[in-house]
Amino acid sequence: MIAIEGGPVVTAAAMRAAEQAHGDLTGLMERAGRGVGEAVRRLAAGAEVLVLCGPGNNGGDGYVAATYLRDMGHRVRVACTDVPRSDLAKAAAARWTGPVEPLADVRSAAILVDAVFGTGLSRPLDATIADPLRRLVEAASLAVAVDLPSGVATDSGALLVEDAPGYALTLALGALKPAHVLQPAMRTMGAIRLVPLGLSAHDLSGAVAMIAPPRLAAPDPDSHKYSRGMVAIVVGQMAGAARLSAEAALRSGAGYAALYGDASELGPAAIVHRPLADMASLDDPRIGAIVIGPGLGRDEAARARLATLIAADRHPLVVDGDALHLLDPATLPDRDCPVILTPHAGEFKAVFGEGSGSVIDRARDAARATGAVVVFKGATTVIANRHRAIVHPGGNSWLSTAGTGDVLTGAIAAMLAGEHGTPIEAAAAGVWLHAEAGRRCGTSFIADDLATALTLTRASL
Ligand SMILES: NC(=O)C1=CN([C@@H]2O[C@H](COP(=O)(O)OP(=O)(O)OC[C@H]3O[C@@H](n4cnc5c(N)ncnc54)[C@H](O)[C@@H]3O)[C@@H](O)[C@H]2O)[C@@H](O)CC1
Ligand SMILES: [K+]
Repeated sequence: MIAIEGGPVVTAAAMRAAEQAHGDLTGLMERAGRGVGEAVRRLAAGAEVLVLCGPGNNGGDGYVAATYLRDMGHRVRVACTDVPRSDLAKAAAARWTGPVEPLADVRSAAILVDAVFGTGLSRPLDATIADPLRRLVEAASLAVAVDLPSGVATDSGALLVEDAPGYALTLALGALKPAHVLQPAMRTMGAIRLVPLGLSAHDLSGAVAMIAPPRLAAPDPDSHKYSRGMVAIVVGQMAGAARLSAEAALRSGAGYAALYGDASELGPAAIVHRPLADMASLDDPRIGAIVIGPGLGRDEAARARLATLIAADRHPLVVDGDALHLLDPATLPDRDCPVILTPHAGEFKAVFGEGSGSVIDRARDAARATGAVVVFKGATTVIANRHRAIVHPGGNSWLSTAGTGDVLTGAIAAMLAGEHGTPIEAAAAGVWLHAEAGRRCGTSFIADDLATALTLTRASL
């Protein structure tokens, strides 16, 4: 059984390879179609089902599901966009002995099952398919997509159809694909459930996985403030941003957070204020992670500070915000101490250019080029190192408010300084804490609330 949390996210090609390694393709289609049939039967509660079948194996799954529903005594009709073209689909269609209606003028049904295209969709949908499909999905009271809504690109999550209709449920077959975790595809899918196919975890274990809640140990009985992790934050032009990072670090579990530079004494008294005469002030071996970027500014002094920290290579670094605009990525690959970069889309572009592929591909390319852990923030956040990536889809959209990125930086720095796993695990733990705090805050909260919520979020683990 493959769990969604922590489970693999598998490209179309890797999925095909796993299916080939399994060997029994007919058995896989049987399981897929039956799994869809069982789920639909439970939800349909006796209402009529219309299954739309395409020419490939996604359509094959549809014929198997329709046959199962009919055998269970359910009212079910089948329509097709094309004749079955793959051998598996032909065999599955041959077992469906009822009529097959042409798509163009088929009557809608309360329950619509879309088995037109899955991972084999290779080009934008023609209007002769897209228009009736949209009409039938919108007319249904419950629309279920088999593997993927027909019209989403499996590996990029792009939409290959205009005005893509919304489904209530998407049944991912065997494993999640990138489109299940990427926008804009994800917003058309409704709830996403996994239908296990019995593919081996080994064959599916690719390099990309869904995020899972971190396992964070409580402090040892003999721990002290430095052993829990000391986070140092370089203060620049906007001290409020640095203060948010410091508070978030403490509330995520760091034992000590110090602001280095000219910050007003406002904010929690637990935050320590230190002068930053020169960068030698940061030569403290007790520091577990240094944050540079939130509110830093982009002047030459800021640029010099960043360059000095990178060249010194004495502490793990979290580089965010303005510092990303000042960063020369060519200075990163030879460092010994870990570096975590936390760009949003604009900052990512400033450091790495446009890149190509999905946000997963772009984050992984950036991590490979720099050796850093790259936390590419967005509707889906991707955390990547040279070898693998972890995705966090669907954070609370109310997180789109000023200062929440500074909070994330602090949470990640706390995990890094507290040595909660490898750097990519620490970064993922920070992303998870931040998103969960956002979920708990509900609506129209401010970044200060988010930082505060980290205490109870950490307590929930
Ligand atoms: N291969 C296997 O062993 C299994 C595959 N499974 C199913 O198979 C699906 C993948 O099957 P396929 O690789 O056959 O791919 P699809 O069934 O997704 O589609 C491929 C077919 O659609 C055509 N096509 C692609 N884009 C089109 C467009 N825009 N307009 C018109 N025609 C278009 C192709 O020429 C091909 O005939 C998965 O999503 C899943 O549903 C499951 O049955 C599990 C087992
Ligand atoms: K489909």
